[in-house]
Amino acid sequence: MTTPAIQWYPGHIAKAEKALKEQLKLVDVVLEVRDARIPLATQHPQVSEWVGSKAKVLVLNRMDMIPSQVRQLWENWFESQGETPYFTDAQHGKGIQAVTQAAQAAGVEMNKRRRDRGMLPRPVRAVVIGFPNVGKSALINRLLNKKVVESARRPGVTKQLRWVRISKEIELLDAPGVIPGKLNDQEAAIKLAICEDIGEASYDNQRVAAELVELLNYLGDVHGNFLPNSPLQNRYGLDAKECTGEDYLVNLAKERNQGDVERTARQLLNDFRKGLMGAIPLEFPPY
Ligand SMILES: Nc1nc2c(ncn2[C@@H]2O[C@H](COP(=O)(O)OP(=O)(O)OP(=O)(O)O)[C@@H](O)[C@H]2O)c(=O)[nH]1
Repeated sequence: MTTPAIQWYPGHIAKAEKALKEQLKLVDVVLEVRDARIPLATQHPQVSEWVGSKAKVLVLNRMDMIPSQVRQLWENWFESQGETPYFTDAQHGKGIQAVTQAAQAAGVEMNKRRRDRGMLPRPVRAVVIGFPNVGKSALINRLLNKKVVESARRPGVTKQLRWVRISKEIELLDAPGVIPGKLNDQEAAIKLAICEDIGEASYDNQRVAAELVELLNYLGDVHGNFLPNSPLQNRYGLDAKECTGEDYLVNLAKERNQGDVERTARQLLNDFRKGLMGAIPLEFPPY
């Protein structure tokens, strides 16, 4: 049997899950952040169970990294599933106000229920949750309109707990809840690794980069009208068509890095993650 491309550390998963559940106990509304390039792979199957009957605001961040037509496809699809996605670019502060308003609306509902039970109104308490590195801290900073929460390219940088006021109506836990990785879905795990939304897991750059090449070929064939034309050819001057991901890496390594495939794999992944190949969604709504 071949080893899976992504391996998670079970200890870290148990710890992250426990911390997340503790945070969820404290709040009325959950802002669930996903990566707009992979809205399905950044959905954890147990989150709806953990969130329970609390209000949820679904945020698809990194909207700048997908074309606007694809955003529209997702909007339609989520609406058809009875959910409203809020698209944000937390790096540049786009789409933030709509998220605040949605959280505020959840607070209105909560206070109505409190009044019905003879209780005084209070600010709605919220937490931002999501997979590592999807942009939770960047979103919190934008919601607060200042830079107090550390935001970094490295996954797993956010630690302790504090409440902060976003407005008269909303209090936010300033430490985002990190959703632990999934154990059993390698296809989703590879997309998480490609987008670096993965945290405490180990993976092999060469395998992940090879998968990215094959995924780009596949997406070009099936959804070519939504993607930049031949992104690999454009970036590296080397065509990836008719070639396995591994062969492509080997050929590219020969041309650019004296045959160093590992270095080439890392460069390719970094270029994709920085958006240097263009706005490329890795998932499309299921039909
Ligand atoms: N292009 C783009 N980059 C973003 C966006 N939001 C966040 N980033 C970048 O993504 C990286 C990760 O963002 P963070 O806010 O640290 O992510 P996080 O989810 O808090 O990460 P952890 O603390 O590791 O769980 C940073 O380099 C951000 O600048 C966005 O909307 N668009």
